Amino acid sequence: MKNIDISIAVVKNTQNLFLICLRPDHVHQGGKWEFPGGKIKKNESAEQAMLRELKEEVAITAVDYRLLESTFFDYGDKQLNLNFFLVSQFDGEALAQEGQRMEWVNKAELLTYSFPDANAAIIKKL
Ligand SMILES: Nc1nc2c([nH]c(=O)n2[C@@H]2O[C@H](COP(=O)(O)OP(=O)(O)OP(=O)(O)O)[C@@H](O)[C@H]2O)c(=O)[nH]1
Ligand SMILES: [Mg+2]
Repeated sequence: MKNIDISIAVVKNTQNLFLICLRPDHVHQGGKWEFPGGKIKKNESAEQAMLRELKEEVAITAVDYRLLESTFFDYGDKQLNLNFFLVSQFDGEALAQEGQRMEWVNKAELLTYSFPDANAAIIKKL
């Protein structure tokens, strides 16, 4: 099976809070918390996908950001290439666009939420 390319935005606001959303039950890794993101489309760069997904899912525009890590993860049912970006400045107010639960949490709180296994390494480094 071909690996799926993913871009993910770890958004941190000026109060050092991170933006997380709850994945619906019926999707891959459903019921877990996530950073906004999704699949990279054909003819799109990892950066372009991150910018698009942020707008689509939480209605913000990343202004200042950098690639934190690109990593491979095998879930057994899916093999992913994940590109994690840290967004340190953005325009707009975050609003859940897909009816998903959304929260701003600090680093200590972040560690108490359940995330997909592919996120463990990156969360430790934040
Ligand atoms: N968005 C997001 N996806 C993650 C994270 N960690 C992680 O393993 N994933 C996995 O990466 C993939 C991202 O897919 P997604 O479901 O967000 O994709 P998408 O927004 O394009 O959704 P769609 O397929 O409904 O259009 C899923 O397989 C998901 O389980 C994360 O922190 N955020
Ligand atoms: Mg998504």
